[in-house]
Amino acid sequence: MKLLVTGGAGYVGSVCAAVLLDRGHEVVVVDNLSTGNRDAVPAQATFIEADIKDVAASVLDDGEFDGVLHFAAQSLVGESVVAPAQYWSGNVVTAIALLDAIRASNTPRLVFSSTAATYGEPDRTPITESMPTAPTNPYGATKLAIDHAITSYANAYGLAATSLRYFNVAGAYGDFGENRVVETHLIPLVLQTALGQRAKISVFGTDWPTPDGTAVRDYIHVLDLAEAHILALESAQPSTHRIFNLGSGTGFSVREVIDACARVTGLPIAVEDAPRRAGDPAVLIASSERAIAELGWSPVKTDLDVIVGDAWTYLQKLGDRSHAAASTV
Ligand SMILES: NC(=O)c1ccc[n+]([C@@H]2O[C@H](COP(=O)([O-])OP(=O)(O)OC[C@H]3O[C@@H](n4cnc5c(N)ncnc54)[C@H](O)[C@@H]3O)[C@@H](O)[C@H]2O)c1
Ligand SMILES: O=c1ccn([C@@H]2O[C@H](COP(=O)(O)OP(=O)(O)O[C@H]3O[C@H](CO)[C@H](O)[C@H](O)[C@H]3O)[C@@H](O)[C@H]2O)c(=O)[nH]1
Repeated sequence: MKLLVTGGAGYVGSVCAAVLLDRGHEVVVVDNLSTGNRDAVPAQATFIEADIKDVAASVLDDGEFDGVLHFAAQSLVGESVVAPAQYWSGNVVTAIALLDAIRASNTPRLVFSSTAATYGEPDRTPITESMPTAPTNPYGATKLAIDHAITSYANAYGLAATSLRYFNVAGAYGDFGENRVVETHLIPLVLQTALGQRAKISVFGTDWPTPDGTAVRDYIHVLDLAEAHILALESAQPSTHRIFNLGSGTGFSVREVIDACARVTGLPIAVEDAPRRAGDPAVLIASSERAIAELGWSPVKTDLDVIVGDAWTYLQKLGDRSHAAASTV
């Protein structure tokens, strides 16, 4: 297939672009490098440095694409609470421009990066797709709004669409992994602390209603996630919008993640307790039963030590190319 990958200079988009190329697909990446890195784009991909909102119509019109994978977004929960305008414009206005370009060019398939944050604070876990959506932060609200728009575009205009609601993505694939200029995600931050690139890791909240008082998340390996994108593309049906949760099905607390990082690296990690981060829910654990049943998805890298181990191997290989800049969010 000929595929447009938006956000392919970012973490998940670059891994998915690399896996798609490995499977023989043709990939065009559009990325404005707002959080991504030029050198993360796989060498065999065509790269266009631009805001997807500005170029979606011309790129799709020229290309006879078989599908779009839309990863490009602003995606930091804490930042979305203090700068929501940036999220409504950057995520929703951009996605509508892309949907209109997809419609105008009759591009048949779309896979969209949705998120666990669309569910907000669930009253039980694991979270299934039929549970209520009630985001606790603007980031999740913008992603939910885009999911609604996709449903109506699929129903009215024939699009074969899939929203994949990722839980917490982690791990790496060869030369592709997490290397953000401003890093806020737990696993890379803890590993950078082990490497001595940061003085300590802050635990955001020790009074959550969880067994050890720290927040619980479901970590999914980025390679298992890439497989789900390929399955979604291959099985897409016109005029249908499918929604799938994707996680490993097990929750790990912040302290358990730090322990796994200490185990995998064999290095001491300085930890400090800190207040809760605005917009965070206490526990997010996925039920991926629908993806397993309907997509035939079968995650293999579900062990936390394997996920952390792959991230650790990648970070060590990065060496001087690592952007271990101070986190500000
Ligand atoms: N990482 C996670 O744990 C996680 C979990 C759930 C959902 N998601 C979603 O997956 C997607 C990818 O996340 P990520 O962690 O790889 O983020 P990332 O920040 O590493 O990558 C996003 C990429 O999109 C680019 N971009 C942003 N706005 C753009 C625009 N308007 N035009 C062109 N390029 C633009 C950025 O430069 C960056 O390269 C996002 O949509 C995110 O919301 C991520
Ligand atoms: O320095 C840190 C960083 C994070 N955390 C905690 O670790 C957990 C995971 O935090 P991340 O920032 O790694 O990930 P989030 O759960 O906030 O969000 C991620 O997963 C969400 C879905 O679950 C969204 O989709 C979002 O895009 C993606 O960043 C949270 O409880 C957070 O408070 C800390 O304690 N210290």
